Amino acid sequence: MPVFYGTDIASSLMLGTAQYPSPKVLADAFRRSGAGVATVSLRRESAAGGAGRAFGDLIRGLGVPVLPNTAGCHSVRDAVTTAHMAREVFGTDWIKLEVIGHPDTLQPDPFGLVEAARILAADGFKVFPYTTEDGVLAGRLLDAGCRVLMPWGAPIGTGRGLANPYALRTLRAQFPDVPMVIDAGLGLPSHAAQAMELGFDAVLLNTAVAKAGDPAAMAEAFALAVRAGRLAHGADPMEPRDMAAPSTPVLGLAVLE
Ligand SMILES: CC(=O)[C@@H](O)[C@H](O)COP(=O)(O)O
Repeated sequence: MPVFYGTDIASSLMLGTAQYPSPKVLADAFRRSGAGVATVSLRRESAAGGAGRAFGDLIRGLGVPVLPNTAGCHSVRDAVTTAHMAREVFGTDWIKLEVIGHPDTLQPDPFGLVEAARILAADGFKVFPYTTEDGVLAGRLLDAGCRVLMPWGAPIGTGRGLANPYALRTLRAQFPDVPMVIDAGLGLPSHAAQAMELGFDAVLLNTAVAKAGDPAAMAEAFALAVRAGRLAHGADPMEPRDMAAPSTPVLGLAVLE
């Protein structure tokens, strides 16, 4: 199971907490899937009035580590301020760092991300950066003090699965000892299984579960897929090949006359 900043995590499935039809459905999805981490947007938690407080209580009551995030932040300053507020509200120095670079693609801003990561790591935060599959950027984030990386599968909310498996495989091979979570863009359990088969440590998703017709059933389906992918990776899968190869032995065949 994954270990993030020295903390053992019970499951490789990490779930977001936004967009569910009701708080009960959210709690059911977590219970049924056994998800190991809950990520929560500080902006939602700090919503005015009792609703924000009740939501915070619900999240803390899930019984899993909380990973506050800076979703919706488009600048270094915004992300750093939000991280500081999250540390106070949730009493954790974990922060999923999002610095969004484009309003349509929700692509991470690589320059702002490294700058914010450096500031936050120097200030004692344990930073989980939402990044692309770029290996040079990954190196810069590690230099900045990140000890976990969260490369995207595809843009947030698209449900497209792994858009660039080749680059993700390369990134995994480049930093074999760094815990890595595929974050965002997963739409189906098979996408999560593929990520785990590639050797990633965990997946983080929100929309695919929250927007499913039956979120709790979909969360369980993702949990099963994550387990299958992890098992398959550990079982040393065969290499694909171009030429056909008979799977039935040709020696010792019975001769029928
Ligand atoms: C909840 C959260 O942190 C999102 O920003 C995350 O990246 C999930 O993305 P999907 O909704 O595409 O699963």
